[in-house]
Amino acid sequence: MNAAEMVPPAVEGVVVTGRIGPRYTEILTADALAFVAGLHRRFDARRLERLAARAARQARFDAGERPDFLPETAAIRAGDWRVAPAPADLTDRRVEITGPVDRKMIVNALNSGANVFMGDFEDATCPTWANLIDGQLNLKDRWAGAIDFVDARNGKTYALKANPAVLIIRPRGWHLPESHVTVDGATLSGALFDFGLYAFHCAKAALAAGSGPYFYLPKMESHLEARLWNDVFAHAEATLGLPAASIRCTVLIETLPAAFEMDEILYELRERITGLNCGRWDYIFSFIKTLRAHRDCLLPDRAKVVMGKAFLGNYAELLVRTCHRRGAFAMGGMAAQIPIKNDPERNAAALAKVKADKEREAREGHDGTWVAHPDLVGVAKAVFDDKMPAPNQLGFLPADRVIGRDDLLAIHEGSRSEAGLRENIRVGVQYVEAWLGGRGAVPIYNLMEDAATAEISRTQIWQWLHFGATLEDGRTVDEALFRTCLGEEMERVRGEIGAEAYDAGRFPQAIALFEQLILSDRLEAFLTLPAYRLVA
Ligand SMILES: CC(=O)SCCNC(=O)CCNC(=O)[C@H](O)C(C)(C)COP(=O)(O)OP(=O)(O)OC[C@H]1O[C@@H](n2cnc3c(N)ncnc32)[C@H](O)[C@@H]1OP(=O)(O)O
Ligand SMILES: O=CC(=O)O
Ligand SMILES: [Mg+2]
Repeated sequence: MNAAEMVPPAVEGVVVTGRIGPRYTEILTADALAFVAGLHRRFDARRLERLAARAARQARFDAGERPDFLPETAAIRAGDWRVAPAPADLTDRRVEITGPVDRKMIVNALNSGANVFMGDFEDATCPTWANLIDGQLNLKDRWAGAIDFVDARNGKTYALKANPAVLIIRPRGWHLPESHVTVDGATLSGALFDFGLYAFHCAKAALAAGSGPYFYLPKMESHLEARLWNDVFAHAEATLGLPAASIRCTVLIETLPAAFEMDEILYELRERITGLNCGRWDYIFSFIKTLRAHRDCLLPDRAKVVMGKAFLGNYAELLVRTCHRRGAFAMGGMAAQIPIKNDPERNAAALAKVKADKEREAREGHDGTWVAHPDLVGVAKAVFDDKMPAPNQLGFLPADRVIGRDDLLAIHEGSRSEAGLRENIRVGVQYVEAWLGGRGAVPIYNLMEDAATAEISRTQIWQWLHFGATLEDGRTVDEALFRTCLGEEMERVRGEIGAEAYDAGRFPQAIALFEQLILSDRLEAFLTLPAYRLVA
């Protein structure tokens, strides 16, 4: 790389502070930065307004109010309208694999036999500058037909096969900043950065290849946030010279407030949306967070908060009915189990759990599902092939049971155990440690852990401690118990992963952050916000 290539181009008002690595200026071109700056200038004030609205609504929940359907949008819920039909390559989405946007993952996922690959800048990615820009380069290379490579570490060749999975990109949520770029002195939004660069570099190539610029939209809390995305998409289409409504999206319903606005979210995005997805892990996290001031909403052990029951079962049923009534896909979510190497018996048990989860989803009327690993594609596909002979089950409407506010707030039954507390500590700290090291998706105790699952561990301990929850052995969760367990569990982790790996990691920093998040009087909105300050 020559000296000129090490410097991002000058664009008025734009300052890039991230290190410029090899090929980064292929992504950070003057025109791309100007486009992203234009998104910021036009939309960032509205984004900040929406974040302030989240905080204001949360203050009302903290004062005792409970989430409910909005009276002012009753006509939209009652009205007779449908979303635009899905593009041809998204009419059969029975298996979607997800994963971070590193080069190997992308090739493996596109070749996995899944219908769709969701390339993730969100839950599965720690947004270090290098992860983001390398990810954008990999995606650009995918559409340029230049993603094949040889892994220098082991000489293994990675090459895209025929009929790869359809690519959908998940940008970060509205709340995360991109601290390496400022526009007119203000920090850029992570969502606009991820979306803007992918749309700028890849939208036309994706359309030319017979697909399109497709997005999964995470962590929204209201239909007004969906309206903002819709306006961003319309502006991007006009500015980049794309056909109107050629940007298509799927929205994750993974916050409790959004579950009360599913119709409204579909309506706001009706020209572009193809479906909603049950993002179960963030949904559990959001349930705890939204109802953090409500003592009667204490949850049992994380392992007992399962799909098909209580608030999770009711929300999935409402999502299927809402989607199918509007001609939108109702996508299932991710089972946490991943293949277990070198232990056929435990591996078979893990795969059986994934299969049971997919059977439940197919039975409930979902049009497809998510898997975390290529070896799970066949498991999920076999279930949906068996139970869903047509490309989707848009024609299926669940029994006409009214699902009201109390159903969406129904608490899972079960006890709270010290083992559950200790497991949350071990998983939470190990995840934060991995994240600080730049990894957003990690296998921990043979389960897939990412930002959403780790948030459950974090907020659950905070909730139990905050309310002085009683464990099944009669003990109360308090600071002393938490500290004792934290110390002992970190010793256990040290033993499990070995002193050398432990000492080479960032455990002191991870423990300090985790402890601070748990012991804080105020529940931090996202653990990735303070954690980002440690990696940025
Ligand atoms: C709550 C939510 O938001 S869910 C969505 C976000 N989360 C995710 O996307 C998690 C996706 N899954 C993963 O990242 C990974 O499967 C992990 C981290 C859980 C486990 O990864 P690993 O430890 O590397 O798994 P493992 O060693 O079994 O991998 C075997 C091979 O499969 C590949 N692989 C594993 N998962 C994936 C994936 N999701 N996509 C593509 N390839 C994958 C590995 O790269 C490896 O390839 P190789 O043989 O060419 O070296
Ligand atoms: O993004 C998915 C989730 O479950 O969270
Ligand atoms: Mg999520």
